[in-house]
Amino acid sequence: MSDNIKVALRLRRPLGLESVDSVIARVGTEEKGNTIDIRHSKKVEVKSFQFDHCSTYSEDVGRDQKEIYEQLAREYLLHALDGYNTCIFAYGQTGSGKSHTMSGSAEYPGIIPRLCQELFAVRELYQASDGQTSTHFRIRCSYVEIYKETVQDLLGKGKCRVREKADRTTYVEGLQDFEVFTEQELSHYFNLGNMRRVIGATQVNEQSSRSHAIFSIDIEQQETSPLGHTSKRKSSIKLIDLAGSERVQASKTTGEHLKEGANINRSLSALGRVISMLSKVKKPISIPYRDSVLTWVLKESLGGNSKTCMIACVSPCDYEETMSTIRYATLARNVRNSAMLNSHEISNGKEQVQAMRSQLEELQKTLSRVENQREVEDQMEKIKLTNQFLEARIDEEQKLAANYYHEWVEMSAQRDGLMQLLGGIVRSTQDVQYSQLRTLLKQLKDHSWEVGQKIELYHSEATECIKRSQE
Ligand SMILES: Nc1ncnc2c1ncn2[C@@H]1O[C@H](COP(=O)(O)OP(=O)(O)OP(=O)(O)O)[C@@H](O)[C@H]1O
Repeated sequence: MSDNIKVALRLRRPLGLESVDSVIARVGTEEKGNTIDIRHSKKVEVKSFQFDHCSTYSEDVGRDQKEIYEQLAREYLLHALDGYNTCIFAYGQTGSGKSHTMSGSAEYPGIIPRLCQELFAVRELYQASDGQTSTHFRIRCSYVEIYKETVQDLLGKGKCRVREKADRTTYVEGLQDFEVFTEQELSHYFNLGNMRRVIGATQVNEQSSRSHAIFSIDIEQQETSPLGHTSKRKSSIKLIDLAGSERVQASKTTGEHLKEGANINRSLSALGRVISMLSKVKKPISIPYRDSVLTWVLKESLGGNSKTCMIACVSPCDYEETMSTIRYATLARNVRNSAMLNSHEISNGKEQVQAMRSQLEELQKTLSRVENQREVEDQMEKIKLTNQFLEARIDEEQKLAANYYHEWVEMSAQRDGLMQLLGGIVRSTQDVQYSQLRTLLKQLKDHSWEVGQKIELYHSEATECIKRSQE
């Protein structure tokens, strides 16, 4: 898909010594669309410029930061999730608000931390929203700075070189990238790189970035449908905070700082030339990407396979610098890119369908085998039942025979019992008579004993009487 680089303009609020009276720029009202009006302090004339998006400042810094992400940057995260390479770069003079726009602060986070946060929020959403299709994400990040025409790996080991692939795209050789699984991990690498960036003080910015910083997030999404169809999307998001241009005369710099500034300006001029050539209706055959490391690294983002957005940051009180940035930004609006959907690894599902078909055939064969086996099993079941029936019959016969035997044993026992009873009856009759006799005998015996006693008593009384009579 061929479309132009989107150019947005962001007007910074007046800071420090900048007074409201010296403000030369004003972003147009909503009715006037996305325009910025520039007025020279010594001239009455007002120049008006239009961009794809213009944003100004309000009293609420937090809301301004949120709006620039939502109205401008979010779109590039969504394009990346669709499978397009995207790039957002902040351009402008030193102190114009590039780092504020891209990184921001802990209190007022900029585009990069917001994008990192939303990337993981969207990942959660993609993974949870659809029970049918599963999406597996692989997210990697890397961070480089270009300082004095040298690429430094901010997360790895020092200097790297830029190389060209066979397909004429460029890459940073030996660059270390890291897989991240959470927003915190991604933020950690971003913050780590920021701490290692070259920072210095300029006339207008105490915390000036003295290098161009490129934070890259590579996203790989693998979707699997319920039928096993898989598709892959790859994309890369480049988030760039360029070093600020500086007018040597105005900044009154010397020594190392002067060299730094000269390098920054040289690479920004090379960027300007590339943008200028790409913006021509009849593009020259050769674009001077190799003129600086910055343009060489950004080859794909400028006029190549990427959806790119340039945020031109302008200071509200510096006419010359603001006009220079606006000229740059106006040219960039004409640069056409040809972003392509990076889904070349999408498989059309043919292999899966073939595999499923042969799986189905296998299953059908197994099923018919099982059915044959089931017939045999049915027969076996019947035989088993007959066997069980016969076994039950044998059991019954055996129990019957055993019952007859018990009955016979019982009857025999009854017969013996009767015989004994008969014998017993005879014996018991005898016993009764015997005991009666014994009772009679005992009575007789007792009686005779009483009689004997009485006789003895009579005898002793008689003896006593005789004795007494004799005395
Ligand atoms: N829109 C804004 N609202 C409030 N403060 C801002 C805004 N833009 C920039 N600032 C403040 O202005 C100062 C300079 O901004 P910043 O560091 O972002 O500039 P820069 O363009 O990155 O500069 P350099 O190129 O020198 O690194 C910072 O203190 C920043 O917080």
